Amino acid sequence: MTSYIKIPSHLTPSDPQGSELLARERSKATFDVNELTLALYGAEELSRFKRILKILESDPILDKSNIYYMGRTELFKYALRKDKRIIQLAATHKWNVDEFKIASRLVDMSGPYSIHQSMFLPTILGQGTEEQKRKFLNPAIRHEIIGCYAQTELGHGSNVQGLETTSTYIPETDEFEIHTPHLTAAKWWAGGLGRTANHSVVMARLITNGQDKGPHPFIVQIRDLTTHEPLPGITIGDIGPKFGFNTTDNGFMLFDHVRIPRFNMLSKFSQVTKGTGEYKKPPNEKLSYGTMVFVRSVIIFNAGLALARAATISVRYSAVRRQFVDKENPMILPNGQVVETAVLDYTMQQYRLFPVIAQAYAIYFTGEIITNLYKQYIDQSSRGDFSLLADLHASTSGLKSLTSGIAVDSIEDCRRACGGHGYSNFSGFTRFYQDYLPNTTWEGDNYILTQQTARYLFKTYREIIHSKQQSEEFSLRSNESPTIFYMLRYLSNPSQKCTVISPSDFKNPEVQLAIYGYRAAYLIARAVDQIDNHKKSWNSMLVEINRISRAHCQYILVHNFILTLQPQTSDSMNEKRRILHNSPSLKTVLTSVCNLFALHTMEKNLSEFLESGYLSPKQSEMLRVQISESLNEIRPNAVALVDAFYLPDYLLNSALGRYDGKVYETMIEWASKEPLNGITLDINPYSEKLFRNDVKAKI
Ligand SMILES: CCCCCCCC/C=C\CCCCCCCCCCCCCCCC(=O)SCCNC(=O)CCNC(=O)[C@H](O)C(C)(C)COP(=O)(O)OP(=O)(O)OC[C@H]1O[C@@H](n2cnc3c(N)ncnc32)[C@H](O)[C@@H]1OP(=O)(O)O
Ligand SMILES: Cc1cc2nc3c(=O)[nH]c(=O)nc-3n(C[C@H](O)[C@H](O)[C@H](O)COP(=O)(O)OP(=O)(O)OC[C@H]3O[C@@H](n4cnc5c(N)ncnc54)[C@H](O)[C@@H]3O)c2cc1C
Repeated sequence: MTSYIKIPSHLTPSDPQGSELLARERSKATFDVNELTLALYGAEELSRFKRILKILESDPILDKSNIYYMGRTELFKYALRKDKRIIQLAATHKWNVDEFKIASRLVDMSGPYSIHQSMFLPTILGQGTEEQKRKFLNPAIRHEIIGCYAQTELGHGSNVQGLETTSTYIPETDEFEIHTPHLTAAKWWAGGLGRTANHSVVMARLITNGQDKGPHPFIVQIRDLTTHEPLPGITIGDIGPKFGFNTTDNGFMLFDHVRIPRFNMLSKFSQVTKGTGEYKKPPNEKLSYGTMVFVRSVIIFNAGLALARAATISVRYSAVRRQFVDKENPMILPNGQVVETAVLDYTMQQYRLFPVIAQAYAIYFTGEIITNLYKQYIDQSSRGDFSLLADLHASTSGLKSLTSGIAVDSIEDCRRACGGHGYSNFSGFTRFYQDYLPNTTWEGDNYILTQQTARYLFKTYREIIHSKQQSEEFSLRSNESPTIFYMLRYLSNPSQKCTVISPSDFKNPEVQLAIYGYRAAYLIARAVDQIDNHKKSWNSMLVEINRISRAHCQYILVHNFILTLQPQTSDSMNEKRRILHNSPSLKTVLTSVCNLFALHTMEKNLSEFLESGYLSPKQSEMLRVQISESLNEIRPNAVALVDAFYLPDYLLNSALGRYDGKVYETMIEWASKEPLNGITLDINPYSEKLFRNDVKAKI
């Protein structure tokens, strides 16, 4: 890349150098970083990751050094080029889907093919018949056709039942007619639709024999495969600039009585019979919403990685960045020189950043568990058993909402913790934050989704009460699902109290689970009473409902973290868990991280724990003492804990979060490449000219 300013090469940062500071941090770690990385990813995935990283890093088309200086059109072209390049590399190196996903994660830029890969393919895979997969899935996997997922409309997104686009069965020709009846029915937002896709999954109301059967998915070819022009009756465009995600062409689309063959209705679960138009119902009404459940599970996993990335940048930078001398505890170099204190040593900075490390680990472990649950559901549903769906939908809805909300807040907290440099694009936070932001809205707005979780919890609670009234069939059994277990424990004695008598009692996982479980059950019991006995409307309860979903999902995150650290029977333990359980030093450090997650989250929601009366004000004081203790425990391991995530510089693209700590050298080098530095301005206010000449001589 071109430099427009020559930086004197003899200047270096004042001592100690960033690399030295990070090396000192790394030497303080009480555990083996490589071992923790292996425990997170496993040897096989890690070696694939390294192999793919090497290929991407050395590929000139996937070079990221220019992207911070690009405008939207340039960025979009870059994104299209890199999307094509990944596909070419996948073919050359014979990557499978998992390897393709690793490459996409590392390149880290949504592009015109992103929704093709994340929603178009999974929808055909999940909802198409074998014949439909042969016709659409195979060419789509080869990227011979490019698809998008057009569900949301200008007037409706959250309320899927309220979609207006129609798909009417025409028995005479055995076709469906797709139509946009109003402006509000215009398809809006679909990623890849604006300029790229030639096919689309269109969610439209199925009308047959005059009856409206609600939204169903249809495959519609939308552009000519040769000219790339929209097909007759279809109007398409890009929806314009956005807060972020500008590397993807989100689009709008209008249909004017467009005909498609009956074959194009995705028919794995529900069908329309040729000629008679008879409708065959799916085994579960919500199977056509399946892609959303899948993507929500991916969003949960991705939230853990987003947090790991934010923590990596801010923790490494805080170890390099120094301000003031802490006179009571000065930083002294081996040569006796007193230097300014690394900002990571200020307790306020620790209180802001270490909980983010803890959130990253907590959500990573739950992400793995949810991914496995999703796989289990797919396995069972392929045999016609959909019994896991309700539970999976409830947990993915609430966890998607909670984890993406945590991630968005914490990315911004980490950015601010980097002070002024956090505001520069070179921090690696700006595009990262902007592109992450829609995770709180897409795939279900985070507030709306919590209603799905709370409704499921109310149902479960009512079932328990009902069964308890019928018989004593439900007794407190530790092998119950965690949800039923905490509800039963609460019901066994609703006026129980927390047993903590000293700060360190808060480190007991049983105590933590009892506190979280009581708070969730108390809120559920109170809301069910309000709805059932005091006839409170659903709308009047929405704030409480949101609280309940959050309380339940926080319980699940804490429960899963504790479970991950508990010894399991060796045959059920996979390779990654075995590494963890065979290493006392890993268990010790992750136990501190788990405690911090549980206790810091408790403190942030303290009013709910106090109002139930389970926790006393005195105990809440002890909680704060213990949090401070946990921060101290984590301090020597902070850098090592983020290093263990193994997020390479190629991914971070951050001057502040570099592995080698060369923050200042990189900041000035990247600034020298700002194209604004290369134009010669005419600053005479009376001159008509803006620029003297185009570009200064290149250095
Ligand atoms: C070899 C190389 C080749 C390589 C090829 C490539 C390989 C691929 C590579 C990678 C692929 C993988 C990549 C990973 C992907 C990364 C993902 C991250 C990026 C994602 C980008 C996403 C972009 C965004 C896209 C979108 O936003 S699409 C639009 C999404 N829209 C929504 O989410 C709408 C939200 N609204 C709703 O879901 C619903 O309307 C509602 C709010 C749930 C309410 O629904 P409704 O009114 O219908 O129902 P209710 O009356 O509330 O409930 C009735 C009962 O139904 C139950 N219910 C509801 N929903 C569901 C559901 N989804 N599932 C199951 N059950 C459901 C509900 O619980 C009620 O039950 P009941 O028992 O109480 O009656
Ligand atoms: C970058 C981006 C990419 C997208 N990509 C796609 C795509 O590829 N395909 C696609 O189909 N869609 C896509 N979407 C659309 C996305 O899925 C929707 O925007 C999302 O589901 C939210 O729906 P909405 O916009 O209708 O919000 P609204 O429902 O209108 O929400 C507005 C406000 O009203 C509140 N609200 C609404 N209903 C209720 C209620 N019942 N109770 C309480 N509060 C309520 C919400 O909480 C929110 O605060 C994308 C969106 C974005 C931002």
